[in-house]
Formats: sequence, C-alpha cells, structure tokens
Amino acid sequence: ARGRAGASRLLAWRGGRTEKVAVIGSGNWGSAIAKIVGQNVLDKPGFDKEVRMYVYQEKVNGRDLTEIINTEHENVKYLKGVKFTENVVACADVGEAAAGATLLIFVTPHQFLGSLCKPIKGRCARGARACSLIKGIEFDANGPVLISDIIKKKMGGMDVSVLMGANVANEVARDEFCESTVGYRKEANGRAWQRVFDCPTFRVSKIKDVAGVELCGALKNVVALGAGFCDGLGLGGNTKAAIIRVGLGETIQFCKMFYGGIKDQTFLESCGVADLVTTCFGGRNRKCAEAFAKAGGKSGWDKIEKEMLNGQKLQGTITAQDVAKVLRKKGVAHKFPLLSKIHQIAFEGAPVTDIVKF
Ligand SMILES: NC(=O)c1ccc[n+]([C@@H]2O[C@H](COP(=O)([O-])OP(=O)(O)OC[C@H]3O[C@@H](n4cnc5c(N)ncnc54)[C@H](O)[C@@H]3O)[C@@H](O)[C@H]2O)c1
Ligand SMILES: O=P(O)(O)OC[C@H](O)CO
Repeated sequence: ARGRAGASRLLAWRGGRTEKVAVIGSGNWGSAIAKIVGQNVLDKPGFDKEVRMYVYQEKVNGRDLTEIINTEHENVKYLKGVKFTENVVACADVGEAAAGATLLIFVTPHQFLGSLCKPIKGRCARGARACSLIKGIEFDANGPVLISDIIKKKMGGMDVSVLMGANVANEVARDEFCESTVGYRKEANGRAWQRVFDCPTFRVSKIKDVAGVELCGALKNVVALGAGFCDGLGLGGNTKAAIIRVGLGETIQFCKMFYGGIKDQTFLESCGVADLVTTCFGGRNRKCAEAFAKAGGKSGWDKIEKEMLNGQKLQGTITAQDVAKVLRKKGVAHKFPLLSKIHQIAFEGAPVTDIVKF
C-alpha cells in the first residue's frame, strides 16, 4: 500500500499553482477529515501548509471552541482524544476560513449549508473548486436535488466533486484502514481531490459519477435507520443482511430513475455497498434508530439525537422525509417499499415491527 501511495503522489502532482485547502465544517467528520488533510498538505508538495477550518462557535466548559482547538489542537467536543497537526487553524468566521482558498471542502450537516456559501464566495480564490462530503438530499418540484448542485449554484457555477465512503469518522480518526470514493465531473479536479485526501490508511479511488456517489451517501443513511430498527427489535444478522440487500437495490433504482449516466461500478465502490454496510453496523443513524425501536417508536427523534449524540446531527431522518416527499410526488412510492416503510415507521406511527413487512 505504501508503494502505491508514493507512486500516486508523484503521478498526480505535476507542479503548477500552490493549492490552499479550507475545511468548511468541524463536526465529527469535519474534524476527522481536517486531521487527514492537515497531515497530507505537510507531506505532499504543492500545498500551502496552513489549513483553515470553519468552526461554528460555541462554548465548551466556558471557553470558545476555536480557542481550544487552536491551543490544544483537538476538537474536544466533536472528536475527543484525537490531535490535529498544528497547521489546522480554527476560524469562527467562515469568510476568514475560506480566504484565498483554491480548494474548499464542504462538510457541515446539510441543514446548515444555506447561510455559509455567500460569505465564502466573496473570499475564496478565483477558480476555486469544491468537494462536498455532505450526505443528504434536497428536492424541488422536478424531483431530487443534489447537495453538490446546490453548492455549485450558490458558488456561482464552481465545479463541485464529492467524497463519500465507508468512513465512520471515529474509526478514520484512529487511522484504521479504510477506503473512500471521489465522484468528479472534471478529471483534473478528481485527481486534485484524490491528492488532498488519499493517504496510506485512507485510500481514495475516483469515478466520474458525482450523482451516483452522492446519492449512495445520502440514501444509505435512510437504510441505516431500518438496520437500527432491526437491532432494537433484537433481530439477527440475517434480517439486517436482507435490509442491506433490499436497501442497495432501492438505492440503485432511485439513482437510475432520477439521474442519467449513473455507473454500475459506483455501487461496488466504497461509497456504495461498503458505506451501506458500515453505516448499518456502526453509524449514528443505526444507533439512534435502535433507541427509537427500543422505545417502541414513542420517543421523538430530536430528543433521541440530543440525548445520544452530544451536538452531532442525524442526517438519515431528514433524508427519509425528503426521499418520501419525492417518491410520493412522483407517484412511485410503491416501487420503493423499504424506503417507504422506514419513513412510515420513523414519522407516521407505523409499528417498528413492520420493518420486515415490505
Ligand atoms: N460523522 C461521520 O462518521 C460521518 C462520516 C462521513 C460523512 N459524514 C457526513 O458529514 C457531514 C457533516 O457531519 P459531521 O459528522 O462532521 O457533523 P456532526 O453531526 O458531528 O456535528 C454537527 C456540526 O454542526 C455544527 N452546527 C451546529 N449548529 C450549527 C449551526 N446553526 N450552523 C452551522 N453549524 C452548526 C456543529 O458545530 C458541528 O460542527 C454530514 O452530512 C454527515 O452525514 C459524517
Ligand atoms: O454515523 P452516520 O450514521 O452518520 O454514518 C457515518 C458515515 O456516513 C459512515 O460512512
């Protein structure tokens, strides 16, 4: 693996301008990826050595979180026990975080994206490119809308790639080996992002399929709720495997129904089957859905999120609602029995035991 990493480092960088990377977001995943990127810009040629990270300011034990990160080099709230390299600098002002950046990594929970783009647009470098690590989906009258397309529009047509994969943040931050997938539109930008993220313990492949990669990342969070319901009911591995299999099938169907040019290979990459598996076993959506099932479906999601996640945010519940709206509006909910059933259990009072009746 080390040989491959060295070769890809040499192959990918052919000189040119110095890239300056900014990380927009500092939650559990935002912090884990900032740790990787902070180290990579030190290890590889062609990068400005400072990585600014936008931090939504809050007090932790009476101190600003930015001040804690910049003195202790640790996000004690969202990624406790893991140190950043000292070149990762926390900024509470998103414009200041993005100032002069040529490569912007968007990694906030998707409900907070809206207000962040405008101040970034005025401050980042001309010709900057973006990569979205945000797992979610929006919709309009025509159907689903990709978060990467929202960023592209808000940023004046900027090229936006995506990075999705089997990447539970705490495991990535402990340098446990895993893979991830860059989905790109422009080959050169796909290569640029691969260089930003790839390291021996975080192996990044790329594929020209932004929509496929991104939708896999969004929909697996909904399927993970189903897996959590199974866990809460005390069902075993066979049942969860069935949920994963059917969930993958409906994910593929959703992608192909709403987007052209989706590649079959995408579903076999880390962003596809691998992310689905890890999230259904080790993710926050699974964990909170298990608690929901154990409470007999009687506990609200906001309460569960607050009690179990210490400020981290569930994405699967929002995505389940957005997906259900799209499917109903298009009159195709019956073709997605598992995704529809998960929504009915999570939001419409269907019994949790119905998870196996689809
Ligand atoms: N955590 C993971 O294992 C993981 C892995 C891969 C992808 N993702 C995806 O990455 C994205 C970001 O998730 P995360 O895990 O980094 O975040 P998180 O859920 O751990 O943290 C929530 C973040 O939102 C911020 N926040 C709270 N209120 C805010 C507000 N009003 N405005 C702006 N920010 C506010 C908090 O400060 C914190 O940084 C999500 O789409 C998630 O699905 C997460
Ligand atoms: O913890 P979750 O459920 O948000 O999932 C985490 C990651 O998306 C896994 O790749």
